[in-house]
Amino acid sequence: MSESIVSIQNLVKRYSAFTAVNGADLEVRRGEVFGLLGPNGAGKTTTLECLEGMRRADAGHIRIAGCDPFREASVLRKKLGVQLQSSSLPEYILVGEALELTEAWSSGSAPEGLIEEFGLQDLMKKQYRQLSTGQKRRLNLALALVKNPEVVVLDEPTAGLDVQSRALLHDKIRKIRAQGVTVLLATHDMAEAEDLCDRIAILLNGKIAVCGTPEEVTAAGNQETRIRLRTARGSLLPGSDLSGAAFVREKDGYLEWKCRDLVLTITELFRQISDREDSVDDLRVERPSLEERFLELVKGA
Ligand SMILES: Nc1ncnc2c1ncn2[C@@H]1O[C@H](COP(=O)(O)OP(=O)(O)OP(=O)(O)O)[C@@H](O)[C@H]1O
Repeated sequence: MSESIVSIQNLVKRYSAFTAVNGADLEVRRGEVFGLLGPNGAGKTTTLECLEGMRRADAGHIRIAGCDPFREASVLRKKLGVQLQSSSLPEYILVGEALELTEAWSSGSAPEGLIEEFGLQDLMKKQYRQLSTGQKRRLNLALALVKNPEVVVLDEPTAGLDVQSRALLHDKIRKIRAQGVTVLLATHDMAEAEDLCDRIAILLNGKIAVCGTPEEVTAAGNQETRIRLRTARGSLLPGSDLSGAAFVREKDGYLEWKCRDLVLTITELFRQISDREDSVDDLRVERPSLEERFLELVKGA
């Protein structure tokens, strides 16, 4: 198992009398894409802002890339790339100027090919306000990478993007990971978390409710796998009992069951079909989704 590059222990952050983060614990491993999920107001942005050194925690212990984000802010600045939820770039700044300014702040020059990689070469003379949402996101991600960071923190990097721009940004994030950079992102997009993230954590009411790979988090829920099956001769009857599976319905020529042990149920189904000298015409299996698990957790919180 690789070492932790981000470690949060018992983080507490209050806004006056309101406790936004209430004892969160989190470990992010070097080189992974880690997703922080949670309903609106769960405390994701606050947690990321404490990590970035933008807010001072009221209690708890944070280490990121070997630094205390508040006490060693200047050291951390060289190791951390940040894309905020709402970009704070001035409306009239040119793309080229934004890159130059970021280079100056980071006392270095952008990695070779960064501008081309993010398709910014034709936008250099455009004002920030003239960019589309997708172009703004690409620029902001590129700016976060100017200083060759060890860790990149992205707050909802693909919110509001169309499918193509989202896929493009996912591709960029995968490339960042392939270069050994750790990516920590907050997202509301369950498909993004499933496709892109090596591990995820779900934050509920200021605490981490679950953490693991998307598969582990999903599998730990109470949701069942759905099986839909059509046979050539229709020899199975609606309502047919199967060990460990509950019959759900008949629809469009398919019989549907819910089960927990997929292998057991499929084996039993195939045995019954073979006994009836019938054959499988079509079989569809729907595993529980992360979204279902998320909703289950939010409901129970
Ligand atoms: N500057 C602030 N002053 C007072 N309360 C705040 C401040 N920032 C956030 N909060 C409150 O803290 C809680 C957590 O907010 P935060 O933005 O961290 O949640 P989030 O999980 O990122 O939400 P979202 O998904 O909507 O972006 C919310 O109830 C919010 O209203």
